[in-house]
Amino acid sequence: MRLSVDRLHITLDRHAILNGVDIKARSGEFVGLVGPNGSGKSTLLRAVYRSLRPADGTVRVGDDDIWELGPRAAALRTAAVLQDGGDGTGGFTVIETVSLGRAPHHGLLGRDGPKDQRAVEEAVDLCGIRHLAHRDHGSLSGGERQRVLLARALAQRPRLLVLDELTNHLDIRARFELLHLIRSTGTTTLAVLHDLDLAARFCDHLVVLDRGVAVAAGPVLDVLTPEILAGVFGVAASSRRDADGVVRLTYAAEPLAAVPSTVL
Ligand SMILES: Nc1ncnc2c1ncn2[C@@H]1O[C@H](COP(=O)(O)OP(=O)(O)OP(=O)(O)O)[C@@H](O)[C@H]1O
Repeated sequence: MRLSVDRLHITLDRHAILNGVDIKARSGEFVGLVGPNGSGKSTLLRAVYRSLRPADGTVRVGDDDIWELGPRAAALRTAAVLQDGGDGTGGFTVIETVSLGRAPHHGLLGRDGPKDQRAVEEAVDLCGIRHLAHRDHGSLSGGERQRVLLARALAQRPRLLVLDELTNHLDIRARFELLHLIRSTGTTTLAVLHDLDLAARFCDHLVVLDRGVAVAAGPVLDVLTPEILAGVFGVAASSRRDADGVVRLTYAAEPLAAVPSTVL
């Protein structure tokens, strides 16, 4: 289902954090949100998964403005996997944690039916965590926990998946596996990724955020230009599409002495 973020403004403690950001994702697209530390990526995601109400602007999933929906109706549309998974699922087994993804479908006091169990089992297998099913979620490694939280999000069967640095704790093979897996589900995805090589490899489109403003958006090669890489990220670098179809970046040995402010 398509995502449309329009003219999003967010103010925290009287500081403008986002200044009129637009993001579009067509149904099934994987859009990467990139930008330096503190540029507003996580704040933007919070508005999208209905955790932080924007001062102005709209977030639509399909035709629905998610800030006009109740929390449960919004959770039927959008699932989020957040940085470091610090969300208090210690004390639950892995299978119980994944089952929490079904809560929006039947309310917290409802019982899982066959459809819920099927969704949970499928997500467990898809994410390769069957062998962990009866472990305490809190006892898992960082990478294992991320897999479980992704399984919980997929069990939710969302129309939009929001990922905040999902790949933080993952080894290189697991990064590739999970990003391939997410793409294979065909779910519209908005993902914050710090690793520009991964972003270039897996995303249909990128949005570059710099100091709360979307300074570039579009296909990967149009966005990861030497000017943007220098002006926003402070590195001398270039990108190209290789014969195998993968976009790769090449960086100079040293970062630039100062980040030029030519982009804004
Ligand atoms: N409650 C708050 N009051 C004031 N400023 C805040 C508050 N919460 C966050 N900020 C600031 O908002 C800015 C954007 O933060 P955000 O976490 O969205 O950035 P980010 O792009 O996700 O960064 P990172 O890549 O480091 O995770 C930062 O400068 C942060 O310090």
